[in-house]
Amino acid sequence: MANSIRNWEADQKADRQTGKNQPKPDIKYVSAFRALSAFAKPHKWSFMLIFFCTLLAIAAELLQPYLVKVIIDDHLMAGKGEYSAIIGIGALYLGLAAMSLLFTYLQNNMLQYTGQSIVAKVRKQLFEHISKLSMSYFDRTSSGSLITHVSSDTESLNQLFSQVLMSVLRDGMTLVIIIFLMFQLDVQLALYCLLLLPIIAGIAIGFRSYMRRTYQRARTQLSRLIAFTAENLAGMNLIQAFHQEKEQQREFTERNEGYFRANMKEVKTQVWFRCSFDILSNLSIAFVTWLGGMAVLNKQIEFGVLYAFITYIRLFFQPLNTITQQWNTLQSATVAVTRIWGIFALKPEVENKAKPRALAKAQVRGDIEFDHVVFGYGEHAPVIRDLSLRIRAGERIGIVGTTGAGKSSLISLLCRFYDVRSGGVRIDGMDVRDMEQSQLHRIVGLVQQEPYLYSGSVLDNVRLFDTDIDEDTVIEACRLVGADAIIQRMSDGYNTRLSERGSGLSAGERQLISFARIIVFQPKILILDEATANLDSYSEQLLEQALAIVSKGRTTIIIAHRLSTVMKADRIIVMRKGAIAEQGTHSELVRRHGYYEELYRHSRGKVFA
Ligand SMILES: Nc1ncnc2c1ncn2[C@@H]1O[C@H](COP(=O)(O)OP(=O)(O)OP(=O)(O)O)[C@@H](O)[C@H]1O
Repeated sequence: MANSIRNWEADQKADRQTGKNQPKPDIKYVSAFRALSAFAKPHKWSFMLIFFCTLLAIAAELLQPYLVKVIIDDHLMAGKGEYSAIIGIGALYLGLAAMSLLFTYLQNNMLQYTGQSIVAKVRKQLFEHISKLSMSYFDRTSSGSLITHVSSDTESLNQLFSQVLMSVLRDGMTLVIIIFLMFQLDVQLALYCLLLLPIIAGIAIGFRSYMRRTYQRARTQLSRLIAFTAENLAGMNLIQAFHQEKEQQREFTERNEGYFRANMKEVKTQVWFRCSFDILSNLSIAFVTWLGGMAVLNKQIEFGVLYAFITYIRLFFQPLNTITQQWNTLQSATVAVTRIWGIFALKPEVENKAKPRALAKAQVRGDIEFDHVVFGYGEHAPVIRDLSLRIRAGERIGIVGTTGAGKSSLISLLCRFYDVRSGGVRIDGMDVRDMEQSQLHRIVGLVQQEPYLYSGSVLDNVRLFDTDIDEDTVIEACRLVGADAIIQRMSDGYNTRLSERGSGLSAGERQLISFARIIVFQPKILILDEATANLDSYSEQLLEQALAIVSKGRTTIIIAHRLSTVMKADRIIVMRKGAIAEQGTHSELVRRHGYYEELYRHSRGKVFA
């Protein structure tokens, strides 16, 4: 054993040096955006259409001041009294306004639809990917941060389409067309106006890094707040039981205020940025009015040209302001895209082989073998130390041992939630690493101490939303475990909707439902990990009877602290510090006067006294 552990430690050191097997949550922005573009590719025709709609909407909008210029210079100032021409141009103006409205509406709708479709697909695939990641990932990642990735990070992605892309398209094109029209009107005045661009760029760059910092600070504070809230809501019963509400409220207030302060700083920076833009915009209008006014007086340009220029310079600042404000959204979208693709880039540490071996459930006998197994969590010291154990098909095994002896860890290896560091776990002689995981999980059924119930009907909770399993099968299973009478008493029977995690039921009732679930799915190997710990002696008796029926012809492993639960097992495995200390039937072990007998004496003192 010492050798296997030493080898593993050497492998870990080598991996750390080469970077192999180390999680890499961050991938480069470029590859993240490239990955995102793969999601956008199927929508390329929609994007083309959006582009043309935007172009038409802007062109229609920007031609309006030009029409006014034509009326002023060619008709009013020229002293022509052609009412029909003026009415014609007025009608054209209205037509352009309607056209701009229509194409803006189409562009907006199409962009929102396309963006939302892409984000919905990303969110779906992200959830699917996360649900395939290994247990080791969930050990080191808080559920709060995963909720943030699936909800707010994908929302930031949505803003990338609905705000950033929309602004780049619309405002970018507006700026280009305005500059073009300005040069058409008067080259000299247009060149003077362009002098403003370096000043605008200077302000934008100056504010940019500060805005990015305030923005990121606010996002970090928000993530802290969300993670704290999610974790506390999940453990609210514990908080109340230990009267920790005040402590939690204090911590929440601290995080809440942190977010408030960071948010205010961000808002203030934005207000300053907007103010400096407004000042610059007004100064520019004054500058154009002064320069243009002189030119009109000197008869260098016509009055209509000045009017159009002033309108365009006013319009010029609007998109410029919007575009620069997108910087924050782009920043958060970039962080979100990188985080999302960081998760997509994570490979499950426990993976199916390229060509997993097929093992039909019907042919499985249920022989289990742990062969010199060494296992530990992450880089921690091993918790299973060179353990070997053979369980014959159909055998009923009890596993006992003190807290932390490694009982649940051993079971996690059989379910392949984790991979062994060395040695092997085999079912009917086939290594679990060679099997397809979904097939393995159909063969091995696990009932844990805290069964998980979903918000949904009792019926769906028993059959796990698999509508191929009919209601009669579910009712029969519930009858077998004694849950039927309880369910019948509920307001809607089998259609009663359970609240989140089955909080309307007692721990024992939840466990009975999870037992029925296991009967419905008929696994070849049945594992009960402290499954009866929460049940009263009557319910435990009911389950004992059910188990006697269910476990017939099945390999059954029962982990229990209460030795009375495993006393009737064919064989009892006594675990101590990750290894098997003793094994045998209850009477054999008691006669041996060893570790089991010591545990038994303790348990009699505690349980039966
Ligand atoms: N996800 C995990 N990450 C890191 N260490 C873990 C993890 N799960 C268990 N351990 C550690 O592994 C050791 C064995 O734990 P395990 O849950 O297998 O013991 P157990 O015998 O089932 O205990 P109990 O009877 O209390 O359920 C313990 O020291 C525990 O702290």
